[in-house]
Amino acid sequence: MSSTAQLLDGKALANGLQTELMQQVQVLQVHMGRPPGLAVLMVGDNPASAAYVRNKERACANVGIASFGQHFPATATQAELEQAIATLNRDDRVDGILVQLPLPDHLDAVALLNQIEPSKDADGLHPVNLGRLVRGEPGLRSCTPAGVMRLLEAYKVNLKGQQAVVIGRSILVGKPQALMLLEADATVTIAHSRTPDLGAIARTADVLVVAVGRPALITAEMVKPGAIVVDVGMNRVTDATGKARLVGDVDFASVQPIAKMITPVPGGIGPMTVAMLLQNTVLSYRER
Ligand SMILES: Nc1nc2c(c(=O)[nH]1)N[C@@H](CN(C=O)c1ccc(C(=O)N[C@@H](CCC(=O)O)C(=O)O)cc1)CN2
Repeated sequence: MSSTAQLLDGKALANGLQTELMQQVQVLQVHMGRPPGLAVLMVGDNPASAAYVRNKERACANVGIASFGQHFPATATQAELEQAIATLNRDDRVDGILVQLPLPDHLDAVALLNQIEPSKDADGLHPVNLGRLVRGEPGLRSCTPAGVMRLLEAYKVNLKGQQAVVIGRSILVGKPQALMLLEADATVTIAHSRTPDLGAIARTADVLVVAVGRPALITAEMVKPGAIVVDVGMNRVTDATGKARLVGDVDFASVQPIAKMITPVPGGIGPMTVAMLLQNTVLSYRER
């Protein structure tokens, strides 16, 4: 008998979360006298980043969050961006600030992230918020890994005692993801591009989270039958017919028949990232 994995529908869940946030914002702003505010700083004209920023601004508008976006030319200096962040840190209309990544090479992204006031750190990437995650304390959580956790929770995936493997070690996803899975009582292994025999490690996973940025990195023989597979990758490829399309890091066609659950790309973790960003902004707004 052949079976196929259940799809973890991030798009549907994210839409529902946006509706809930919109209702909360409608009530809260009566008391607060202003809507929540989010400032997205974008540098340069990377088309994918520009699309993600537009997507975030559209989502803010849907929920009733005011956008204070700023778009800088690719030649912007570190000092100009530091000045913009300092101004936003002081602006009482702004509850969340984020710097869209990646930045042009001449800019020091870490220094900019460090400068964001931790209570306005909508991306959860400031050392104070990452430190709170390490210590298991409440704080603003990084959006993509928080989105993964929220999606698994919605599908009632019990992580307690499960073997989780995270492939990828970025500050944006891999490292906070591993900590969040640990917080949920999973036994966590982190692997990455330099890990010998990635397949052998991936095959130990009951829950496999892949965040590397390489199309079809994970194929069926690297996945334990019955595993839950979360694909965080987002790669634009051109198919045999010359058409551009978005794919993850998992070879969906070969893995779906053997997994228990799997996220699609698009429609999986991407929309959850945006939903968590909105949630963080509303959380900062409540707390400020
Ligand atoms: N400061 C940040 N920079 C970046 C982050 C981040 O969380 N913070 N993550 C990514 C990009 N990103 C958000 O910024 C992001 C990427 C993709 C999606 C999304 O919804 N994708 C859709 C498909 C969209 C399409 O067709 O192109 C999907 O997966 O269904 C949301 C957010 C890097 N930079």
